[in-house]
Amino acid sequence: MTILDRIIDQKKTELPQLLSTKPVFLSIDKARPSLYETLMSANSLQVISEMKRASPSKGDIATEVDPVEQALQYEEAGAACISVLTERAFFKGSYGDLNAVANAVNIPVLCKDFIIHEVQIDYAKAAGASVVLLIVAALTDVQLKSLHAYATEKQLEVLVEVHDAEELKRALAIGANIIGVNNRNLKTFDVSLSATLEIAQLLPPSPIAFISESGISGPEDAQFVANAGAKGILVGEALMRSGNVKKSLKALQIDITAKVGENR
Ligand SMILES: O=P(O)(O)OC[C@@H](O)[C@@H](O)c1c[nH]c2ccccc12
Repeated sequence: MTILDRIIDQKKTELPQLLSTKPVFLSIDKARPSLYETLMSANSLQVISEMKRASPSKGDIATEVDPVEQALQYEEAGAACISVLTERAFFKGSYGDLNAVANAVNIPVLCKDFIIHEVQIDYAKAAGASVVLLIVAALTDVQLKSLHAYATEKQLEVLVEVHDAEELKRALAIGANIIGVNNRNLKTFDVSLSATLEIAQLLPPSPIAFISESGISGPEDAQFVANAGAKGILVGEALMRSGNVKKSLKALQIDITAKVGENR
């Protein structure tokens, strides 16, 4: 059994609880910019910075961090979006973290979880998210299509995550417009930025906002994926562990004007 299978099994055990209670959050209604538009019009590599307390591959990263303080630093440094882990059992996240961050910032907020059911999208939206993640490796084609349609109908943007060529095909088949390649294989935990290179070469010449996720430890890695054609990066651990969050984040916002116009 892979770690992804274990996480999905855990999720299934949590669904009855979500289905039996209505999401109640105090959410400030905000018109946030579109993540897609931000990515497509950017002259610098856009950073989606993550609030990540722990992970199954790294254990505890920063369990005691105040999510609002962290998020405000991200926003001040010019992050394009804030990703908030809401998965509890393996990542120590919560919808409470998401809700607090969403109320504190005005930029797009991504609910980072393993979504397998519509009710999770309802919770993400109620807590204030403007973007949800759908992981191709965790879903059947039927699930992927219906969850994508459901989120879109709820006015949420969708980041569709792939890891290889086969998953990319499935993401393209449902018309995903924001595609992220996870450099970490969720079945083995192996991390390699070459996953970004591989997927970048297979992208069709349509206007897809392409981002590179995981294992980006600093400006050199950012430059590498920008050269491959990424418009944005999703960074967690490196920013959570940084002693100077703003400086670390700004160092990742490298110029990509040479790539603008190449349409990816
Ligand atoms: O901490 P990192 O290596 O910078 O990774 C961030 C983010 O990409 C990672 O947390 C992630 C990418 N896809 C996911 C899916 C579920 C949970 C977590 C993730």
